[in-house]
Amino acid sequence: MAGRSQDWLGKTVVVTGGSSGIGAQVVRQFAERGATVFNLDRDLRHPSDDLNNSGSSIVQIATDVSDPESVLKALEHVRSAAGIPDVLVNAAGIYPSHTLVTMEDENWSDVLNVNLRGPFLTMRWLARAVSGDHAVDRSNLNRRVINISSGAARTGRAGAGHYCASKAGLEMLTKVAALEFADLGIAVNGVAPGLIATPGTADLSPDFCEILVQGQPVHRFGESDEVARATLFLADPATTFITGTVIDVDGGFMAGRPLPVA
Ligand SMILES: NC(=O)c1ccc[n+]([C@@H]2O[C@H](COP(=O)([O-])OP(=O)(O)OC[C@H]3O[C@@H](n4cnc5c(N)ncnc54)[C@H](O)[C@@H]3O)[C@@H](O)[C@H]2O)c1
Repeated sequence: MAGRSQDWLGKTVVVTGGSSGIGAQVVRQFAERGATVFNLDRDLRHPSDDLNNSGSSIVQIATDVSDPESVLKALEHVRSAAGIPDVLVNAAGIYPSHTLVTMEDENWSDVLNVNLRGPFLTMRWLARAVSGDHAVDRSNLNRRVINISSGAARTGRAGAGHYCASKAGLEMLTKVAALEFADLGIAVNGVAPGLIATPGTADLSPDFCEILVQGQPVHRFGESDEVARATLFLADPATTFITGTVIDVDGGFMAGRPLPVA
């Protein structure tokens, strides 16, 4: 895109779930800034068909993040094509609406496998790759992992039980990984969106969405690019002392429920 800086030229970024919604915006924003971006998604719609930037490239790899073999194959492909990635963004996620009573065992497993096991598999691969490469500079937080969490990690009123549990687990995994990976020069942080307009939320019930929108100080849906901007902030080479934290991008939802005007 004209006018964008090419700060990410020569850098390699992996985004899971980059074909749609928030992940697609993350792909787009890195690509516009010159990065080589690998989209690991089980559905390979092109995230940025209209992106016409000669300095950037987007590579698509069909991947099921819940499948260890699929993740390993995709990330080894990335390594052989472009080296160990500088940035890993875990955006792939599913959020079916079951209650604890209606959900079946496989619903629970599906959500936990995609939303929690997926980030574990990609983060473990990255840490092992860096550990095994003695040429890698580990003196600073040169590499970044950003996990796309959700306000549902910290409140039960923003999603189904399996979804809330998966995102709570992801935020804890983010903290543990931050502790373990600091010596590898990898910062691990999260971004927790509120209600964002994406293809993924298009099917949510309008009543549920209305309750959420009215329950936040900024009474509107957020946009994917607003979440992507926070993600790029956490990936920015200038943020050299931030790890183990989660930024809420939610119009104030987690700040509390606004009181009705008297
Ligand atoms: N949209 C919101 O309101 C919202 C709010 C909070 C958190 N989030 C989180 O943001 C992330 C993106 O959500 P979105 O609304 O953009 O969703 P979306 O449905 O628009 O996009 C999700 C992408 O993940 C991919 N995906 C799903 N399962 C996969 C798998 N097993 N392997 C590989 N790819 C897979 C899908 O193909 C899709 O391209 C999710 O982790 C979601 O939990 C979204």
